Amino acid sequence: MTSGGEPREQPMTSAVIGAGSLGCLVAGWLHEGAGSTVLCARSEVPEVRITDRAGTRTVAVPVVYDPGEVGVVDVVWLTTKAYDTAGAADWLRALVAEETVVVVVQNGVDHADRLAGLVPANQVLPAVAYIAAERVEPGHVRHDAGRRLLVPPGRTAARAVAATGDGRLDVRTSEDFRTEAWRKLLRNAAGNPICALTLARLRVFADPSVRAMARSVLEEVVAVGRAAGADLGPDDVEAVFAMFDGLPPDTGSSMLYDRLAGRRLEHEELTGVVVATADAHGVEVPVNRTLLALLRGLRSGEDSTEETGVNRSEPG
Ligand SMILES: NC(=O)C1=CN([C@@H]2O[C@H](COP(=O)(O)OP(=O)(O)OC[C@H]3O[C@@H](n4cnc5c(N)ncnc54)[C@H](OP(=O)(O)O)[C@@H]3O)[C@@H](O)[C@H]2O)C=CC1
Ligand SMILES: CC(C)(CO)C(=O)C(=O)O
Repeated sequence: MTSGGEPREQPMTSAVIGAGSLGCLVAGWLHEGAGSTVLCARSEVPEVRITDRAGTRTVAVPVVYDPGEVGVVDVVWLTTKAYDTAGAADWLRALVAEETVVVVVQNGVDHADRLAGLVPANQVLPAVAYIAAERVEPGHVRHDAGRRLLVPPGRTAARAVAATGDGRLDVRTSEDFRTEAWRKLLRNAAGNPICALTLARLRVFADPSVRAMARSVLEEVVAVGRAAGADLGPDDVEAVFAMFDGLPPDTGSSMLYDRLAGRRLEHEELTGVVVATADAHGVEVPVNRTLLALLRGLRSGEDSTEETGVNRSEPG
């Protein structure tokens, strides 16, 4: 392996941890655009398939299941849910050496904290994803929109960009990553809980009463983000609605997909962080607090399977 910026004969190598919605897509794009990519999975993936506007294609990216099967790579792309970060420790031990960059492709604002104790801080590159994708069966993802990851600038970012090859995974830098992370959290604070609780796709935001409630959610998050140092304002609220209105109407949210599949929800890392940050700064967030309570209640609900046909989430 060579360090960033040096001429090298070998292409850069990547490993993607997590064969879910984003993981299959990112691994597929890296394999197609750069080669030298492996997908690290914990559940069986018969093959990686991507459906987009052009149709469905199979991508022959190698899939591995055992950290003992992999060696050190140049760039790791961590695409587990935020709450599964620690569970990826064995993969990280096998894949990461001194020069490896770990790109944390997860929602939320505390990416670096999640990797504390697992990877040296100077090798962690937080990323917010402007990508919408849904796993429709194991290894098979539907790509609805977006290709962009935003990361803070620096040497680790340069290595991540270099590893994308032809750039079909579009990694760009932002000088104000704190603001970018909160800007993305703004979308998630509305899109994820409201879709998960209503079992509806993003088109639910066309309903005037839902939209009015979402506006309150967003205005609260703007106030919290500003208290936490993010440069957010009223335009950011309008930008969220513009984004939701512009996505294909069948697009959902990752939390909706988790509820539909009976998986644990990521609300503590999203709405939970909004409420905790609000409390730390003395900002009132009654609507976000209500959504958080409902999401917590959902996970302990006994009747959801019978009443909605949706599996119960895991306990814990
Ligand atoms: N989906 C989307 O459109 C977007 C998602 N995001 C964010 O990106 C992150 C990933 O989301 P998404 O791709 O939707 O999540 P998924 O649940 O679809 O995928 C997560 C994957 O991680 C795997 N995983 C968990 N632990 C391990 C482990 N120890 N070893 C190997 N694999 C593991 C899971 O395995 P298993 O298959 O066994 O469950 C699953 O395949 C989240 O933070 C989400 O909020 C951000 C923007 C958009
Ligand atoms: C913005 C949104 C809701 C789009 O898919 C997302 O980031 C997610 O699904 O987690």
